[in-house]
Amino acid sequence: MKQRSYLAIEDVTVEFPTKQGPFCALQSIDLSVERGEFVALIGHSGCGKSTLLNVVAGLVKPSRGVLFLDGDVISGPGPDRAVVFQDHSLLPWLTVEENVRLAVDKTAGDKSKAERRDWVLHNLELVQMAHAARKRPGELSGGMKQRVGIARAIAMKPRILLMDEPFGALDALTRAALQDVVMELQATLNNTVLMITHDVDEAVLLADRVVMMTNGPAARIGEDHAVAMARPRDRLKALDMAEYAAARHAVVHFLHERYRNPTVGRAA
Ligand SMILES: Nc1ncnc2c1ncn2[C@@H]1O[C@H](COP(=O)(O)OP(=O)(O)OP(=O)(O)O)[C@@H](O)[C@H]1O
Repeated sequence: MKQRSYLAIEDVTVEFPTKQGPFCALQSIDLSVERGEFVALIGHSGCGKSTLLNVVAGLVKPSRGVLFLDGDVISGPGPDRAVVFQDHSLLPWLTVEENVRLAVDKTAGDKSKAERRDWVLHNLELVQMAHAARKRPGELSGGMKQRVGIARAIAMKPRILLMDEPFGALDALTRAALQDVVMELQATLNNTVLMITHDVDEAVLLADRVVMMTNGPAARIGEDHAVAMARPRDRLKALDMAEYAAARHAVVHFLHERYRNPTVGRAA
């Protein structure tokens, strides 16, 4: 019998009820992610990336199909699937430390108060934010808030880390710094990650595989490209690597030739 993958998305279809009748967002999606694999999901706006991520998060129920995580059926949200959103969603009245602590309290089991505090600070150190533990979100830059959002997610020791355009609102340089943080975390923790991005370079630099979605409605997985670049990766060295160019070419070709942006050329 075939061994099921760590994350197995099997024949998932999502239809949303609308006034005009059911709207099919995703059609028969099959996707497997192995433990420790980093998968980037890319596709034009509105194709269904967030819907797919939300199905894995348990926030959207599939109309058809089933999902397994480490052998367990996904039937609703749970702390084993931490989500990092584009909007950091930190509670503004709590300090950085308290924000992360809130997530740790949900998952820490029988850890003592001191152990929880150490764990929170350890995770803030991993994203280089321990120095700001006492600050409130209002005192932080956008990039710093996203770092805290990532610390909060990994502090839960999720079975899978789900990231929905985590750096979409950041300027290019901050974004690059955050990508480096994610690569460092991956080298240490080897998380299983499913990340949505619109950025081809980000997808290729960070991911083991870039999964490309067709335009909706009834979006499907169009192509699945393995990025054959060794780790650790360096953004400057990557630019000269044939594997980087090949992966980039495959994704750009898919997005701009095979599945052009459906909104381009449409009357306003
Ligand atoms: N609750 C809902 N009810 C009806 N339609 C929905 C609902 N949620 C999403 N959709 C539709 O499903 C399609 C996919 O939406 P989704 O947000 O998953 O796309 P996306 O690829 O993440 O877009 P973007 O890149 O712009 O964030 C869109 O056409 C959207 O309008």
